[in-house]
Amino acid sequence: MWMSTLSRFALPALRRSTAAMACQALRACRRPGQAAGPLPSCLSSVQLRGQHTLGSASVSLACHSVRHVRALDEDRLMEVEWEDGGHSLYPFTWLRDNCQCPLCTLESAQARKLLMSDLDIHTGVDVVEVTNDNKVSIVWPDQHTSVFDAEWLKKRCFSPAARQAMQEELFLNERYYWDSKLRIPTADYQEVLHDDKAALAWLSALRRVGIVYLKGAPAEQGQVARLAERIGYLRLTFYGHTWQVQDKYMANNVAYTSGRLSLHTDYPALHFAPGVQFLHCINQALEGGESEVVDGFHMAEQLQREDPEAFWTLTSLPVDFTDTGTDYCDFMLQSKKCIIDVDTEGRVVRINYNNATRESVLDLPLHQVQPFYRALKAYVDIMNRPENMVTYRMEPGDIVTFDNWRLLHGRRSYISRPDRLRHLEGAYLDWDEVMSRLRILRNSVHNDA
Ligand SMILES: C[N+](C)(C)CCCC(=O)O
Ligand SMILES: O=C(O)CCC(=O)C(=O)O
Ligand SMILES: [Fe+2]
Ligand SMILES: [Zn+2]
Repeated sequence: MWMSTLSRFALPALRRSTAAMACQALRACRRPGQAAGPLPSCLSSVQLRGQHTLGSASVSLACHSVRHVRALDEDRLMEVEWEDGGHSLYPFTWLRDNCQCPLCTLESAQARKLLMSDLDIHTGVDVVEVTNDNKVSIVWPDQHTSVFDAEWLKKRCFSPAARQAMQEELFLNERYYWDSKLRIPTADYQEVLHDDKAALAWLSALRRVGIVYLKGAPAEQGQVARLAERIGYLRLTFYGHTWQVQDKYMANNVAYTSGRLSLHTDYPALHFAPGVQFLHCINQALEGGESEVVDGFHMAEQLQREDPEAFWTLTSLPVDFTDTGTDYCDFMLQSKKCIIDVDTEGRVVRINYNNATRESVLDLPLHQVQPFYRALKAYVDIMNRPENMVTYRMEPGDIVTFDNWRLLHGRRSYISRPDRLRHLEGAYLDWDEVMSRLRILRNSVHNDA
């Protein structure tokens, strides 16, 4: 059995929601000086692997009251002492920049009105104090006054732990790395469409695991578009708003044949490749057509461990990709990217690899050509190990949703018969839109709870 319910992977979101609920309850009934209780042990962190692991730092049950504030004029910092004994430091410049008053902030847009040209980055303060309703008030030298909410300040504390917790809350970068033992998280298509909790569990698992299977869609076109509407809007490309994966005459892409597709990410020929992909099975072949997936981030981690030189090569040598043809309209794409993209801290953030669209123009000095092939082969060999790959067979009504920046996917060849046409409908989305819906669902589901 290769499927699994979503709940296993939704734990951290659950933990966060419980913390939010507990905080609300505390706010309602807590008397000054009363401490917040510990996290229930049943909500302890699930085992996660990978470099983005942050443990449970993002959750704190305490509601934060200010005990004392003072200005450290020498360092131009405001120090907040919290009721629980902790301390936070805030630069004067940052506080002035983020004044929440209606002169400095357009409340209806929650956007800054204050202009950079009007910000004195060397400002001092006249008075800092705690107000009766537990806010922090600052009077600036020009007598402008800013009032900051305690909870708002606490979330924006500059300590490494608080910053990390805030970044995790905003971007959910904690990943669960997997291999062939993965049971793909699975949800019901109709539930995801109609129930916010189910949609939240779907998108949380999509972010964390990189792949979620949906079952129970009608076996007719239009479902990936409906699913995209659940989030926001889909990503138009040269292959159309949605696209039909079928064995086509004079195919403009290798995907549109009955041949084998080796493990790839879609569309490296675009400099900004689609972040998320949906594939809906409308008709499956009688024979063949099975799907294969691997966790590209996990594979990159293995490559880095086993063959650091190959990892270095794939993260530093840009490769050309190309795609030419006609579909939605005529196109002639060229791109350059590293097969493995890392961020400034060296963490793997994107895989760009489709062997079909890798350019024959190889813009490398002669002496780097063979090392490049050796490195690529090493990465592909790791991906193709049976212990790393998950294989499944889509049936009509199944939709697979996956992280196209992280997973590599492939398809076994199939027997094409005119009376039994294999047909998948696909669509792309971008992570910004998916993350936007995920944050909104998290807020609404947790506020209802
Ligand atoms: C499936 N299709 C044709 C939209 C894209 C295939 C991926 C690629 O060419 O990189
Ligand atoms: O046919 C399949 O199962 C997958 C197709 C695919 O990977 C693609 O269209 O890019
Ligand atoms: Fe693909
Ligand atoms: Zn102001």
